[in-house]
Amino acid sequence: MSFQLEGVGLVHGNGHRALRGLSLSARAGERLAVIGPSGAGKTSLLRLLGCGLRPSEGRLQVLAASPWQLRPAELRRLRARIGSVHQAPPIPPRLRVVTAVLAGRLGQWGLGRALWSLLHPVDAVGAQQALARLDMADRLFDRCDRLSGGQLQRVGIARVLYQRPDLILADEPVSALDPTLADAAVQQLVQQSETTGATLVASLHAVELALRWFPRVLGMRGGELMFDLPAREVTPALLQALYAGEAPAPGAAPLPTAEPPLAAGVMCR
Ligand SMILES: Nc1ncnc2c1ncn2[C@@H]1O[C@H](COP(=O)(O)OP(=O)(O)OP(=O)(O)O)[C@@H](O)[C@H]1O
Repeated sequence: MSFQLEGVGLVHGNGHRALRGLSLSARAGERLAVIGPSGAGKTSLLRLLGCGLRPSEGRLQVLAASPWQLRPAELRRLRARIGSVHQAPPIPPRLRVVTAVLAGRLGQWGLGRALWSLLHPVDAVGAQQALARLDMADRLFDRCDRLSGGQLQRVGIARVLYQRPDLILADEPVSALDPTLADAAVQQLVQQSETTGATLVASLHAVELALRWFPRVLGMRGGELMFDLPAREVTPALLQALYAGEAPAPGAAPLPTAEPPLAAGVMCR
């Protein structure tokens, strides 16, 4: 089992409840897309799985561990097995691309090698190979603050490819990319999951990418799971209900119409 949640809820520090009653699990190597309107709780869920936030209630297991019962050193080791791709990668602006990619393995290296890699790239070839998969090999020694938002997103993806984690959590990883590049970048994440056996969980506003690349799709709304289904069973009616009352994101393709209305309750595989 890659992760398991039982009755998990999350209340943020300001008292806002972001998640309620989530129960789901994923086997190692599974690929799941998380879709749903803005504020549905997708990022909150990924942050829980990444052990960056502690559940307010319920039981959470990640990579066969209960993160919040671990000692600090064990928790650091667990986090080093998890790779996160952020919508806006938290990369210091003056950093060179090569260093940003190599940072993917900082948690796996000893302190000496990690510090040395910040000054002198210890594996520029490996970093370049990861960047090449995103058509970014020629930017290896550029400074990150000279990159566009989309190029920076691809550096963030290259970093997680280089890391080779057991669990990849991608939060809107291609939101700044054009449709062709977005498709190619998601394909690389999928390929990584297939070749390394990593579990892949990606939140996506682009529903068509979720349905094309992910065998399993979670629909979230208002902090709850509305459905957990194989992609082929996600109907236009389910999508209409999931996004009901939401203005489409700028440039987003309209949702398909037709189909009978949605039955109440969570729909699961
Ligand atoms: N750090 C925080 N403190 C307080 N409330 C938060 C925090 N982060 C998120 N929230 C709230 O929790 C709810 C879920 O937010 P979350 O970012 O998980 O949604 P999302 O589905 O990822 O949205 P989007 O698609 O817009 O990124 C929202 O109502 C949000 O305002």
